[in-house]
Amino acid sequence: YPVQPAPGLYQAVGEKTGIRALMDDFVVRLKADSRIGDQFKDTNAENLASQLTDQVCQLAGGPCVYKGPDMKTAHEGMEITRAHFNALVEVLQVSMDAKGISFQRQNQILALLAPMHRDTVTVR
Ligand code: HEM
Repeated sequence: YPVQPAPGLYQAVGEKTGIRALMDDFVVRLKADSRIGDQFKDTNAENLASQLTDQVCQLAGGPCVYKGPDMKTAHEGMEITRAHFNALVEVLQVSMDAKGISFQRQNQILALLAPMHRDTVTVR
């Protein structure tokens, strides 16, 4: 990924422990979301939270290594639209608010994830 993390981002989001707490909250909210919850109904919450934690920890400049499939492979055949992607981002913002992450740091996290729309949005 070409995007460099903002200085201090990994520490500001509470390092791996804080990111894991964020992702546990996020996966619960994803499953409950009226727009995209169905797509996560059979998803193992522990596994998804763990994979997202490693991914965001790594992108944010932390000492983690994401070992899962690349984003294109992971979302192949899922019929994900831009609206689905936007809904997921909104759910993540709600989780980041709930965890007290500042607006500036939220935007820095989102900047790392935004380029993934290319590989996760499969319906255009
Ligand atoms: C920034 C955007 C996104 C990121 C960073 C992301 C990241 C991930 C990661 C890391 C996995 C786990 C891959 C694995 O271990 O096999 C995953 C799986 C998945 N993602 Fe995404 N994703 C994004 C967008 C979306 C969107 C927009 C949807 C649909 C609304 C979606 C639906 C799913 C589903 C259904 C799975 C499979 C979960 C399972 O194992 O059942 N993703 N995603």
